Amino acid sequence: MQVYSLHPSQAQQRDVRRGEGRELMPKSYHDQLTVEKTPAYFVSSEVPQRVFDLDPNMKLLLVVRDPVTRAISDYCQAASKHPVKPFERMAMENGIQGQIHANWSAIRIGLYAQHMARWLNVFPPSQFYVVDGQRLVDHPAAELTQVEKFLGISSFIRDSHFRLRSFKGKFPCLVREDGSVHCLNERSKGRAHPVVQENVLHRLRKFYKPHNERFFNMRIEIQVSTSTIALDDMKGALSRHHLKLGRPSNLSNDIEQS
Ligand SMILES: Nc1ncnc2c1ncn2[C@@H]1O[C@H](COP(=O)(O)OS(=O)(=O)O)[C@@H](OP(=O)(O)O)[C@H]1O
Repeated sequence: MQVYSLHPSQAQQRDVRRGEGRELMPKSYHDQLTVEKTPAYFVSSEVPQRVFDLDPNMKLLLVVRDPVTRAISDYCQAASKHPVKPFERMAMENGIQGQIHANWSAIRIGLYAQHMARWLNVFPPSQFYVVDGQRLVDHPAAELTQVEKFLGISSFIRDSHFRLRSFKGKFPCLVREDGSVHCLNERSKGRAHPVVQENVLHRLRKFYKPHNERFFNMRIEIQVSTSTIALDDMKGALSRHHLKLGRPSNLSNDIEQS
């Protein structure tokens, strides 16, 4: 959102909350795009149909990262607001030997395939673009060039719009037209993650593996349908992927190989 505030094609953006409709969206000219960001929409069962009813031609962007890291990030956000038990105790029912606490929202949200399936029941795959969150951090301009193509807007974002690793030594900051540098919120982004016990990480990776594989296949369908990748290239990437890794093990690897 911050990056696209620079883009000449996009002047209107709004973080619209649940239940609000077209009349509450900001007005835009015919050559502008209106961008709305509500992460919670992805996992809300009634939202895909509601968005479709608002505009069946809506283009939808989804930013994903490794669901294990995502869960830890979510936990850090909760921990910044109120006291919480250690991550390991939240993630596992009845102690570390127990079952994964799949209903804990931090874990449930990372079941991307499950949520995506609901959206694909309503919207065709060609209306989605899945942004690789890690690539967005490592190569923001390259990733956003793909987003520009998907949105059908001019290619504007360049490497020079970013100062890499200048926020907490890990994340890019935005270089505005006047040369000023804008980083995301110091207090709510890039929090230090706790060191999580290796056996719990291992259990979580195993838990997500079939879901990641399912999501990976959905992603192929989406990318082929939006022509962001040719079918032959994707087949090539997949066979290299299987040769190297056996089968996809986690989302980061999946994305890296795709
Ligand atoms: N440029 C830049 N600067 C800072 N942070 C960045 C950036 N790009 C991606 N990230 C990652 O965004 C993660 C936080 O996203 P949120 O879940 O808070 O996003 S949202 O506002 O709720 O949509 C945040 O997760 P944590 O590292 O766990 O804080 C970052 O990994």
